[in-house]
Amino acid sequence: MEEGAELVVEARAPGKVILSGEHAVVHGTAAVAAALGLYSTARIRHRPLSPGTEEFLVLELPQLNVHVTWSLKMIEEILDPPSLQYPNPLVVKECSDSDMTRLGSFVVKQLSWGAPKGTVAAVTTFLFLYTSILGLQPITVRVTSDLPVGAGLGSSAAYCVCLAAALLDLAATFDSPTQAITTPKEQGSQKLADTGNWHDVDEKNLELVNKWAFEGERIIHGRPSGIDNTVSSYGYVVRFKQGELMRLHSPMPLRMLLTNTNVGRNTKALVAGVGERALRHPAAMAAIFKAIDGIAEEVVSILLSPSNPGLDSDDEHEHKDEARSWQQLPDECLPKSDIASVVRTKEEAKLEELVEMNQGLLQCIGVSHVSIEAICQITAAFKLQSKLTGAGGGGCVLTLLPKQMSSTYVEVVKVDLEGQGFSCFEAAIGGHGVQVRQELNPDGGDE
Ligand SMILES: Nc1ncnc2c1ncn2[C@@H]1O[C@H](COP(=O)(O)OP(=O)(O)OP(=O)(O)O)[C@@H](O)[C@H]1O
Ligand SMILES: C[C@@](O)(CCO)CC(=O)[O-]
Ligand SMILES: [Mg+2]
Repeated sequence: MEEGAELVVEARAPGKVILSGEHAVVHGTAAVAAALGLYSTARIRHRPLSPGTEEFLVLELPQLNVHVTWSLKMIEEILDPPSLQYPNPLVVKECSDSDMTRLGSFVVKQLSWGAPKGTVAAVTTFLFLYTSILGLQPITVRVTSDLPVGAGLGSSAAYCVCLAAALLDLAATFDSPTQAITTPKEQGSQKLADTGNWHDVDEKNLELVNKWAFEGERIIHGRPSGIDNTVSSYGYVVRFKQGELMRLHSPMPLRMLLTNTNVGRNTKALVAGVGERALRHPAAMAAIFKAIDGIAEEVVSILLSPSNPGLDSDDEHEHKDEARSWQQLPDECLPKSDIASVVRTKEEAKLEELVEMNQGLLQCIGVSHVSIEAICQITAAFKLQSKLTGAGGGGCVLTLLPKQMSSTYVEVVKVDLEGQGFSCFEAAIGGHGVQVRQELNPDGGDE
């Protein structure tokens, strides 16, 4: 690397929706999840300083209001773990209980008094990944996200995946400038200001990113199944069971509306609560987990079913005309029953029924919430099925939308939901996983 030049590495990782199987998956059953077209991005700037100059680590997490600067000397003195001298990005290690306590108490002292637990966990996770993968290097790290934090869309996994990928990419570049974790021929000094230039991470390194991210998730979550970091790393639609990933190349396009209850919750507490209920009622809870497993496996077979018909072009035409004629009518003339009678394919109807059953079982295990139930009721009036997605307890709810349903109809449903104070959005489902890009600023890249 040229002297004085600044290297900028960025990695972005998607959030996710769980179609079926959350919570039960922690207890070993199957679940189905898809990547969401909303990303968390870690941006790392590294500029080697001249010898004798004091070096710093800067961490910026604007969504949590974290802006901290540490001198590397201070980190070395206070933390003093051997891994600081010998970081090994290729050997994934757990954050031991003693490391967790040591890092956690350092972080609590560094943050302003009374910082929320989520902030302590995010900074602790960062320090663990940074010291283990990179060791003491003077860098400035900033993580931003399109995802709502703590709302069931996998923000914690996307945070861990983008950090792990960016740190690994930088570590590989230090090791050998042509060995970054994307394919070497794709590397170059592209300008990050462009909207593009993102490169997929190659298969071998995806596994490494995913494993480090899982260790990060363990700090934030306590007992993650690994589904969230896996779908954020690999992207697309996946079936996940007991740590095993199966990529689903489904011919069935998934369409859904996401609604944020705007009720805050935390995955760690919800997962722990389900674990405690399972200890109190082992037989009943095992039966519920088994039922959820059956639902998830049926979702998989529907998604993979070759009989999944696409919309044929005549149907689409008819449907657009219908939508246009509705657009000319005032809202109060749109009877719910007309929206309810939108045609479903056989597969869509089955999926809807499974969503309804899954939500009922999630309520049984204690992770629903009045706000979630309210959304389910509002959408049921349009004969649309909804379920919580992610850890529940608040957060986001997904509503399946039949392919034949016009956007005008979707707007009508949104009006009812938003009228009750919820926030709705549609996002691309089943897109790519983690991606990386680099830029070298020869002039030092002052920002
Ligand atoms: N952009 C971010 N910046 C800093 N920390 C983040 C960011 N996104 C997530 N986190 C960390 O993840 C925590 C939220 O994780 P949590 O697992 O509770 O919710 P989630 O991942 O959004 O939902 P789910 O696990 O149900 O999909 C935050 O409190 C914080 O510690
Ligand atoms: C609730 C949970 O099943 C999904 C959270 O998105 C937890 C996990 O699988 O790690
Ligand atoms: Mg999470």
